[in-house]
Amino acid sequence: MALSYHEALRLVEAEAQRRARTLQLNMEKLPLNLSLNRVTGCEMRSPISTPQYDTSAMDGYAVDSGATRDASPDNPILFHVEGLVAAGDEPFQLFNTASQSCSCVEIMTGGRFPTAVEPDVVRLDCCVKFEDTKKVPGPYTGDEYIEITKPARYRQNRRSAGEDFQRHHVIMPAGTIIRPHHIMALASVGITEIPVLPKLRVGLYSTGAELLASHGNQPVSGRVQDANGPYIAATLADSGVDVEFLGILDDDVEMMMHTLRSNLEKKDCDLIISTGAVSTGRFDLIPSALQRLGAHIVFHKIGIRPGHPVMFATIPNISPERSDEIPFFGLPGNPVASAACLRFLVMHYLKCLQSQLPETPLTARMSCPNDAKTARQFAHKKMYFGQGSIIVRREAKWR
Ligand SMILES: Nc1ncnc2c1ncn2[C@@H]1O[C@H](COP(=O)(O)OP(=O)(O)OP(=O)(O)O)[C@@H](O)[C@H]1O
Ligand SMILES: Nc1nc2c(c(=O)[nH]1)N[C@H]1C(S)=C(S)[C@@H](COP(=O)(O)O)O[C@H]1N2
Repeated sequence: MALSYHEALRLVEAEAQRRARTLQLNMEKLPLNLSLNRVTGCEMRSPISTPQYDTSAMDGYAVDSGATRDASPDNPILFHVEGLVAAGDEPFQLFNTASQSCSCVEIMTGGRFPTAVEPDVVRLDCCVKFEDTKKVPGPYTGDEYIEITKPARYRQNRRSAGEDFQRHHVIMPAGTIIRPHHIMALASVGITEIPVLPKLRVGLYSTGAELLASHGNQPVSGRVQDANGPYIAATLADSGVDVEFLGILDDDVEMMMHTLRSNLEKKDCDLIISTGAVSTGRFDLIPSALQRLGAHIVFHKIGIRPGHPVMFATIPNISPERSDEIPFFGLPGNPVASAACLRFLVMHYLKCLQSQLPETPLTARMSCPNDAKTARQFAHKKMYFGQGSIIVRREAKWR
Protein backbone atom coordinates (compact mmCIF):
# COMPACT_ATOMS: atom_id res chain seq x y z
CA MET A 1 0.00 0.00 0.00
CA ALA A 2 1.28 3.46 -0.92
CA LEU A 3 2.57 5.74 1.81
CA SER A 4 -0.10 8.12 3.16
CA TYR A 5 0.19 11.87 2.62
CA HIS A 6 0.78 12.43 6.34
CA GLU A 7 3.52 9.79 6.50
CA ALA A 8 5.16 11.44 3.49
CA LEU A 9 4.95 14.84 5.22
CA ARG A 10 6.69 13.45 8.33
CA LEU A 11 9.56 12.13 6.15
CA VAL A 12 9.84 15.48 4.35
CA GLU A 13 9.87 17.31 7.72
CA ALA A 14 12.55 15.02 9.17
CA GLU A 15 14.80 15.64 6.18
CA ALA A 16 14.22 19.45 6.38
CA GLN A 17 14.88 19.57 10.12
CA ARG A 18 18.22 17.81 9.66
CA ARG A 19 19.30 20.70 7.42
CA ALA A 20 17.61 23.65 9.16
CA ARG A 21 20.46 24.04 11.68
CA THR A 22 23.08 24.64 8.95
CA LEU A 23 20.90 27.40 7.57
CA GLN A 24 20.64 29.04 11.02
CA LEU A 25 24.43 28.97 11.38
CA ASN A 26 24.82 30.87 8.12
CA MET A 27 22.53 33.75 9.03
CA GLU A 28 23.57 37.21 7.76
CA LYS A 29 22.57 40.79 8.65
CA LEU A 30 21.05 42.89 5.88
CA PRO A 31 20.05 46.55 5.73
CA LEU A 32 16.26 46.93 5.77
CA ASN A 33 16.08 48.13 2.15
CA LEU A 34 17.78 44.95 0.89
CA SER A 35 15.73 42.53 2.93
CA LEU A 36 12.56 42.25 0.80
CA ASN A 37 11.46 38.61 0.30
CA ARG A 38 14.23 37.29 2.55
CA VAL A 39 13.37 35.17 5.58
CA THR A 40 13.92 36.43 9.13
CA GLY A 41 16.51 34.39 11.01
CA CYS A 42 15.12 35.27 14.42
CA GLU A 43 12.12 36.87 16.09
CA MET A 44 11.93 40.64 15.53
CA ARG A 45 10.73 42.65 18.55
CA SER A 46 10.02 46.36 18.77
CA PRO A 47 12.73 48.28 20.66
CA ILE A 48 10.26 51.11 21.44
CA SER A 49 6.60 51.84 22.01
CA THR A 50 5.07 53.69 19.11
CA PRO A 51 3.60 56.24 18.96
CA GLN A 52 5.79 57.31 21.84
CA TYR A 53 3.13 59.74 23.14
CA ASP A 54 -0.60 60.23 22.75
CA THR A 55 -1.01 61.99 19.41
CA SER A 56 -3.84 63.50 17.38
CA ALA A 57 -5.38 61.57 14.48
CA MET A 58 -6.81 64.76 12.93
CA ASP A 59 -5.98 68.38 12.27
CA GLY A 60 -8.17 70.35 14.66
CA TYR A 61 -8.35 71.47 18.28
CA ALA A 62 -7.48 69.59 21.46
CA VAL A 63 -10.38 70.22 23.83
CA ASP A 64 -11.96 68.90 27.00
CA SER A 65 -14.81 66.69 25.72
CA GLY A 66 -16.69 67.29 28.99
CA ALA A 67 -16.94 71.00 28.17
CA THR A 68 -18.80 70.22 24.92
CA ARG A 69 -21.48 68.04 26.55
CA ASP A 70 -24.28 70.60 26.02
CA ALA A 71 -23.02 71.94 22.67
CA SER A 72 -25.64 72.37 19.91
CA PRO A 73 -26.28 74.83 17.05
CA ASP A 74 -28.46 76.82 19.47
CA ASN A 75 -25.88 76.54 22.22
CA PRO A 76 -22.41 76.92 20.66
CA ILE A 77 -19.55 76.53 23.15
CA LEU A 78 -16.78 79.11 22.87
CA PHE A 79 -13.14 78.04 23.27
CA HIS A 80 -10.06 80.24 23.53
CA VAL A 81 -7.15 78.97 21.38
CA GLU A 82 -4.10 78.95 23.68
CA GLY A 83 -1.48 77.75 21.25
CA LEU A 84 -0.46 75.53 18.37
CA VAL A 85 1.11 72.03 18.31
CA ALA A 86 2.53 70.54 15.11
CA ALA A 87 3.75 66.95 14.60
CA GLY A 88 7.23 66.63 16.09
CA ASP A 89 6.88 69.66 18.43
CA GLU A 90 8.15 69.57 22.00
CA PRO A 91 5.43 68.91 24.62
CA PHE A 92 3.05 71.86 25.01
CA GLN A 93 2.05 72.74 28.55
CA LEU A 94 -1.26 74.43 29.10
CA PHE A 95 -1.41 76.77 32.05
CA ASN A 96 -4.70 77.42 33.78
CA THR A 97 -6.05 80.63 32.27
CA ALA A 98 -8.31 83.21 33.78
CA SER A 99 -10.29 83.33 30.56
CA GLN A 100 -14.08 82.94 30.80
CA SER A 101 -14.22 80.55 27.89
CA CYS A 102 -12.93 77.04 27.82
CA SER A 103 -9.35 76.61 26.62
CA CYS A 104 -8.20 74.62 23.63
CA VAL A 105 -5.01 74.13 21.62
CA GLU A 106 -4.81 73.95 17.85
CA ILE A 107 -3.26 70.57 17.03
CA MET A 108 -2.06 69.02 13.78
CA THR A 109 -2.32 65.33 12.82
CA GLY A 110 0.53 63.52 14.60
CA GLY A 111 0.95 66.36 17.14
CA ARG A 112 1.53 65.39 20.76
CA PHE A 113 -1.46 66.08 23.03
CA PRO A 114 -0.86 69.05 25.35
CA THR A 115 -0.40 68.35 29.02
CA ALA A 116 -1.84 70.58 31.71
CA VAL A 117 0.07 71.90 34.72
CA GLU A 118 -3.01 71.21 36.81
CA PRO A 119 -4.51 68.16 35.13
CA ASP A 120 -7.70 68.37 37.17
CA VAL A 121 -8.46 71.83 35.88
CA VAL A 122 -7.94 71.42 32.15
CA ARG A 123 -8.25 68.02 30.51
CA LEU A 124 -7.63 68.23 26.79
CA ASP A 125 -8.59 64.63 26.16
CA CYS A 126 -9.78 64.72 22.54
CA CYS A 127 -9.46 66.44 19.18
CA VAL A 128 -12.33 68.11 17.35
CA LYS A 129 -11.40 68.31 13.69
CA PHE A 130 -11.28 71.67 11.91
CA GLU A 131 -14.34 70.87 9.80
CA ASP A 132 -16.48 70.63 12.98
CA THR A 133 -15.40 74.01 14.36
CA LYS A 134 -15.96 77.64 13.41
CA LYS A 135 -13.51 80.48 13.94
CA VAL A 136 -15.22 83.44 15.65
CA PRO A 137 -14.06 86.92 16.57
CA GLY A 138 -13.33 87.15 20.28
CA PRO A 139 -13.71 90.02 22.71
CA TYR A 140 -10.00 90.86 22.53
CA THR A 141 -8.17 91.61 19.30
CA GLY A 142 -5.33 89.25 18.48
CA ASP A 143 -6.91 86.41 20.39
CA GLU A 144 -8.28 83.40 18.54
CA TYR A 145 -11.59 81.74 19.39
CA ILE A 146 -13.57 78.83 18.01
CA GLU A 147 -17.10 77.59 18.46
CA ILE A 148 -18.17 73.98 18.78
CA THR A 149 -21.80 73.05 18.15
CA LYS A 150 -21.74 69.27 18.68
CA PRO A 151 -20.69 67.20 21.74
CA ALA A 152 -17.29 65.52 21.35
CA ARG A 153 -16.68 61.96 22.51
CA TYR A 154 -14.15 61.28 25.28
CA ARG A 155 -10.69 60.73 23.65
CA GLN A 156 -12.07 61.02 20.09
CA ASN A 157 -9.36 61.31 17.41
CA ARG A 158 -6.67 60.56 19.99
CA ARG A 159 -4.08 57.85 19.31
CA SER A 160 -2.74 56.27 22.48
CA ALA A 161 0.97 55.85 23.14
CA GLY A 162 2.04 52.32 22.17
CA GLU A 163 -1.10 51.77 20.08
CA ASP A 164 0.91 50.50 17.05
CA PHE A 165 3.61 48.54 18.92
CA GLN A 166 4.46 48.20 22.59
CA ARG A 167 8.13 47.93 23.53
CA HIS A 168 9.27 44.26 23.18
CA HIS A 169 6.16 43.29 21.18
CA VAL A 170 6.88 40.66 18.52
CA ILE A 171 6.64 42.31 15.09
CA MET A 172 7.49 39.13 13.16
CA PRO A 173 8.33 35.60 14.29
CA ALA A 174 11.48 33.86 13.04
CA GLY A 175 11.03 32.38 9.57
CA THR A 176 8.78 35.16 8.21
CA ILE A 177 9.11 36.12 4.56
CA ILE A 178 9.75 39.85 4.65
CA ARG A 179 7.03 41.63 2.67
CA PRO A 180 6.59 45.38 2.08
CA HIS A 181 4.20 45.77 5.04
CA HIS A 182 6.84 44.25 7.34
CA ILE A 183 9.36 46.80 6.05
CA MET A 184 6.96 49.58 7.04
CA ALA A 185 6.48 48.14 10.53
CA LEU A 186 10.22 47.60 11.10
CA ALA A 187 11.08 51.08 9.82
CA SER A 188 8.44 52.64 12.08
CA VAL A 189 10.22 51.34 15.18
CA GLY A 190 13.68 52.32 13.93
CA ILE A 191 15.03 48.89 12.98
CA THR A 192 17.60 49.32 10.20
CA GLU A 193 19.21 45.87 10.00
CA ILE A 194 17.63 42.41 9.96
CA PRO A 195 19.21 39.00 10.54
CA VAL A 196 18.10 36.83 7.60
CA LEU A 197 18.64 33.22 6.55
CA PRO A 198 20.79 32.57 3.49
CA LYS A 199 18.76 32.53 0.28
CA LEU A 200 17.82 29.01 -0.75
CA ARG A 201 19.03 27.92 -4.18
CA VAL A 202 16.89 25.53 -6.15
CA GLY A 203 17.84 23.86 -9.45
CA LEU A 204 14.87 22.98 -11.67
CA TYR A 205 14.44 20.56 -14.61
CA SER A 206 11.54 19.67 -16.85
CA THR A 207 11.64 16.31 -18.60
CA GLY A 208 10.20 14.88 -21.79
CA ALA A 209 11.14 14.79 -25.48
CA GLU A 210 7.65 16.19 -26.23
CA LEU A 211 8.49 19.55 -24.62
CA LEU A 212 9.41 22.47 -26.85
CA ALA A 213 12.85 23.76 -25.98
CA SER A 214 11.97 27.42 -25.58
CA HIS A 215 8.89 29.55 -25.17
CA GLY A 216 7.28 31.34 -28.07
CA ASN A 217 8.08 28.50 -30.51
CA GLN A 218 5.45 27.86 -33.14
CA PRO A 219 3.22 24.87 -32.32
CA VAL A 220 4.71 21.63 -33.65
CA SER A 221 2.52 18.57 -34.02
CA GLY A 222 2.73 16.41 -30.89
CA ARG A 223 4.93 18.85 -28.97
CA VAL A 224 3.81 20.75 -25.87
CA GLN A 225 4.98 23.92 -24.19
CA ASP A 226 6.77 23.57 -20.88
CA ALA A 227 4.15 24.83 -18.41
CA ASN A 228 5.70 23.37 -15.26
CA GLY A 229 9.15 24.95 -15.41
CA PRO A 230 7.91 28.56 -15.56
CA TYR A 231 5.16 27.93 -12.99
CA ILE A 232 7.44 26.35 -10.42
CA ALA A 233 10.15 28.95 -10.98
CA ALA A 234 7.64 31.79 -10.46
CA THR A 235 6.11 30.23 -7.35
CA LEU A 236 9.48 29.66 -5.71
CA ALA A 237 10.80 33.11 -6.67
CA ASP A 238 7.71 34.61 -5.04
CA SER A 239 8.72 32.85 -1.81
CA GLY A 240 12.17 34.41 -1.89
CA VAL A 241 13.99 31.40 -3.34
CA ASP A 242 16.77 31.71 -5.95
CA VAL A 243 15.64 29.39 -8.75
CA GLU A 244 17.74 28.37 -11.71
CA PHE A 245 16.05 26.55 -14.58
CA LEU A 246 18.63 23.97 -15.63
CA GLY A 247 16.88 22.83 -18.81
CA ILE A 248 14.82 19.98 -20.24
CA LEU A 249 16.05 16.43 -19.63
CA ASP A 250 15.64 14.07 -22.58
CA ASP A 251 13.94 10.67 -22.30
CA ASP A 252 17.26 8.87 -22.07
CA VAL A 253 18.60 7.55 -18.80
CA GLU A 254 22.30 7.97 -19.73
CA MET A 255 21.72 11.60 -20.81
CA MET A 256 19.72 12.27 -17.64
CA MET A 257 22.48 10.89 -15.43
CA HIS A 258 25.16 12.78 -17.32
CA THR A 259 23.31 16.13 -17.11
CA LEU A 260 22.37 15.67 -13.45
CA ARG A 261 25.93 14.69 -12.54
CA SER A 262 27.57 17.57 -14.37
CA ASN A 263 25.18 20.11 -12.79
CA LEU A 264 25.71 18.60 -9.35
CA GLU A 265 29.43 19.18 -9.83
CA LYS A 266 29.02 22.78 -10.95
CA LYS A 267 26.01 24.11 -9.02
CA ASP A 268 25.67 24.53 -5.31
CA CYS A 269 21.94 23.84 -4.88
CA ASP A 270 19.99 23.32 -1.65
CA LEU A 271 17.33 21.38 -3.53
CA ILE A 272 16.73 19.95 -6.99
CA ILE A 273 13.27 19.61 -8.49
CA SER A 274 12.27 17.84 -11.69
CA THR A 275 8.84 17.45 -13.26
CA GLY A 276 7.73 14.47 -15.32
CA ALA A 277 9.12 10.99 -15.91
CA VAL A 278 8.41 9.62 -12.43
CA SER A 279 5.48 7.30 -13.10
CA THR A 280 5.67 3.76 -14.53
CA GLY A 281 5.73 4.40 -18.30
CA ARG A 282 8.58 3.32 -20.58
CA PHE A 283 10.05 6.86 -20.54
CA ASP A 284 9.60 7.52 -16.84
CA LEU A 285 13.31 7.35 -16.24
CA ILE A 286 13.96 9.70 -13.31
CA PRO A 287 13.83 6.90 -10.68
CA SER A 288 16.39 4.80 -12.62
CA ALA A 289 18.66 7.79 -13.24
CA LEU A 290 18.63 8.63 -9.53
CA GLN A 291 19.27 5.05 -8.49
CA ARG A 292 22.26 4.89 -10.80
CA LEU A 293 23.57 8.09 -9.19
CA GLY A 294 23.47 6.26 -5.84
CA ALA A 295 20.48 8.21 -4.49
CA HIS A 296 18.56 7.16 -1.41
CA ILE A 297 14.85 7.06 -2.32
CA VAL A 298 12.97 8.40 0.71
CA PHE A 299 9.61 7.67 -0.93
CA HIS A 300 8.20 7.06 -4.38
CA LYS A 301 4.41 7.12 -4.91
CA ILE A 302 2.06 8.25 -2.17
CA GLY A 303 -1.67 7.87 -1.59
CA ILE A 304 -2.89 11.16 -3.06
CA ARG A 305 -4.55 12.28 -6.28
CA PRO A 306 -3.40 14.11 -8.28
CA GLY A 307 0.31 13.62 -7.58
CA HIS A 308 0.41 9.89 -6.88
CA PRO A 309 3.81 9.14 -8.60
CA VAL A 310 5.74 11.88 -6.75
CA MET A 311 9.16 10.93 -5.40
CA PHE A 312 11.53 12.31 -2.79
CA ALA A 313 15.18 11.29 -2.61
CA THR A 314 18.61 12.42 -1.50
CA ILE A 315 21.54 12.29 -3.92
CA PRO A 316 25.12 11.93 -2.70
CA ASN A 317 27.01 15.10 -3.46
CA ILE A 318 29.66 14.93 -6.11
CA SER A 319 30.92 18.49 -5.69
CA PRO A 320 34.25 18.57 -3.78
CA GLU A 321 33.10 21.62 -1.76
CA ARG A 322 30.09 19.83 -0.22
CA SER A 323 29.93 16.66 1.77
CA ASP A 324 26.19 16.53 2.46
CA GLU A 325 23.54 14.93 0.28
CA ILE A 326 21.22 16.99 -1.93
CA PRO A 327 17.46 16.56 -1.56
CA PHE A 328 15.54 15.89 -4.76
CA PHE A 329 11.81 16.12 -5.51
CA GLY A 330 10.64 14.33 -8.64
CA LEU A 331 7.21 15.83 -9.32
CA PRO A 332 4.78 14.29 -11.82
CA GLY A 333 4.57 15.83 -15.30
CA ASN A 334 0.86 16.57 -15.42
CA PRO A 335 0.86 20.34 -14.71
CA VAL A 336 -1.93 20.21 -12.12
CA ALA A 337 -0.32 17.23 -10.37
CA SER A 338 3.04 18.98 -10.30
CA ALA A 339 1.41 22.17 -8.95
CA ALA A 340 -0.36 20.16 -6.21
CA CYS A 341 2.87 18.41 -5.19
CA LEU A 342 4.75 21.70 -5.21
CA ARG A 343 2.11 23.27 -2.97
CA PHE A 344 1.59 20.37 -0.56
CA LEU A 345 5.05 18.77 -0.36
CA VAL A 346 7.84 21.01 -1.68
CA MET A 347 6.55 24.20 -0.04
CA HIS A 348 6.14 22.29 3.21
CA TYR A 349 9.77 21.14 2.94
CA LEU A 350 10.97 24.72 2.32
CA LYS A 351 8.90 26.05 5.23
CA CYS A 352 10.38 23.49 7.64
CA LEU A 353 13.87 24.12 6.33
CA GLN A 354 13.48 27.84 7.12
CA SER A 355 11.90 27.19 10.54
CA GLN A 356 8.65 28.83 9.42
CA LEU A 357 5.47 28.29 11.39
CA PRO A 358 3.48 25.38 10.02
CA GLU A 359 0.22 26.24 8.29
CA THR A 360 -2.81 26.04 10.55
CA PRO A 361 -5.30 23.55 9.14
CA LEU A 362 -8.91 24.72 8.99
CA THR A 363 -11.60 22.24 9.81
CA ALA A 364 -14.42 22.31 7.29
CA ARG A 365 -17.50 20.29 6.57
CA MET A 366 -18.01 18.75 3.11
CA SER A 367 -21.39 19.60 1.62
CA CYS A 368 -21.45 16.19 -0.13
CA PRO A 369 -20.58 12.69 1.15
CA ASN A 370 -16.83 12.17 1.50
CA ASP A 371 -15.94 8.53 0.96
CA ALA A 372 -12.55 6.92 1.60
CA LYS A 373 -11.49 7.50 -2.01
CA THR A 374 -12.39 11.20 -2.26
CA ALA A 375 -10.77 11.83 1.14
CA ARG A 376 -7.35 11.23 -0.48
CA GLN A 377 -7.97 13.62 -3.36
CA PHE A 378 -6.91 17.23 -3.61
CA ALA A 379 -10.04 18.55 -5.27
CA HIS A 380 -10.96 21.92 -6.64
CA LYS A 381 -13.29 23.12 -3.95
CA LYS A 382 -15.29 26.20 -3.15
CA MET A 383 -15.27 27.32 0.44
CA TYR A 384 -18.04 29.32 2.08
CA PHE A 385 -19.42 30.09 5.51
CA GLY A 386 -22.77 28.76 6.64
CA GLN A 387 -24.47 27.50 9.77
CA GLY A 388 -21.57 28.69 11.92
CA SER A 389 -18.86 26.66 10.19
CA ILE A 390 -16.75 26.55 7.04
CA ILE A 391 -18.32 24.41 4.36
CA VAL A 392 -16.58 23.16 1.23
CA ARG A 393 -18.31 22.15 -1.94
CA ARG A 394 -16.50 19.96 -4.45
CA GLU A 395 -16.32 21.87 -7.75
CA ALA A 396 -14.26 19.58 -9.97
CA LYS A 397 -11.49 17.05 -9.75
CA TRP A 398 -7.95 18.27 -10.25
CA ARG A 399 -6.87 16.42 -13.33
N1 LIG B 1 6.88 20.56 -18.12
C1 LIG B 1 5.68 20.21 -18.60
N2 LIG B 1 4.81 21.16 -19.01
C2 LIG B 1 3.58 20.79 -19.51
N3 LIG B 1 3.16 19.51 -19.60
C3 LIG B 1 4.00 18.56 -19.19
C4 LIG B 1 5.30 18.85 -18.67
N4 LIG B 1 5.91 17.68 -18.35
C5 LIG B 1 5.04 16.71 -18.65
N5 LIG B 1 3.91 17.21 -19.17
C6 LIG B 1 2.75 16.45 -19.60
O1 LIG B 1 2.21 15.76 -18.46
C7 LIG B 1 1.78 14.43 -18.83
C8 LIG B 1 2.47 13.40 -17.95
O2 LIG B 1 3.87 13.46 -18.17
P1 LIG B 1 4.84 12.33 -17.65
O3 LIG B 1 4.37 11.01 -18.17
O4 LIG B 1 6.24 12.71 -17.89
O5 LIG B 1 4.53 12.42 -16.10
P2 LIG B 1 4.77 11.35 -14.96
O6 LIG B 1 5.85 11.86 -14.12
O7 LIG B 1 4.98 10.03 -15.57
O8 LIG B 1 3.48 11.38 -14.06
P3 LIG B 1 1.94 11.59 -14.41
O9 LIG B 1 1.71 10.91 -15.74
O10 LIG B 1 1.20 10.93 -13.31
O11 LIG B 1 1.74 13.07 -14.42
C9 LIG B 1 2.11 14.31 -20.30
O12 LIG B 1 0.94 14.61 -21.05
C10 LIG B 1 3.18 15.35 -20.54
O13 LIG B 1 3.22 15.80 -21.87
N1 LIG C 1 -9.15 67.96 10.13
C1 LIG C 1 -8.80 66.88 9.44
N2 LIG C 1 -7.64 66.28 9.77
C2 LIG C 1 -7.25 65.16 9.10
C3 LIG C 1 -8.07 64.60 8.09
C4 LIG C 1 -9.28 65.26 7.77
O1 LIG C 1 -10.06 64.85 6.87
N3 LIG C 1 -9.61 66.40 8.47
N4 LIG C 1 -7.68 63.43 7.48
C5 LIG C 1 -6.72 62.59 8.21
C6 LIG C 1 -6.16 61.58 7.33
S1 LIG C 1 -7.21 60.36 6.81
C7 LIG C 1 -4.85 61.59 6.95
S2 LIG C 1 -4.19 60.28 6.05
C8 LIG C 1 -3.94 62.66 7.34
C9 LIG C 1 -3.16 63.17 6.16
O2 LIG C 1 -2.23 64.05 6.67
P1 LIG C 1 -1.31 64.98 5.73
O3 LIG C 1 -2.23 65.64 4.74
O4 LIG C 1 -0.67 65.92 6.67
O5 LIG C 1 -0.37 64.06 5.08
O6 LIG C 1 -4.63 63.73 7.92
C10 LIG C 1 -5.59 63.36 8.88
N5 LIG C 1 -6.09 64.58 9.47
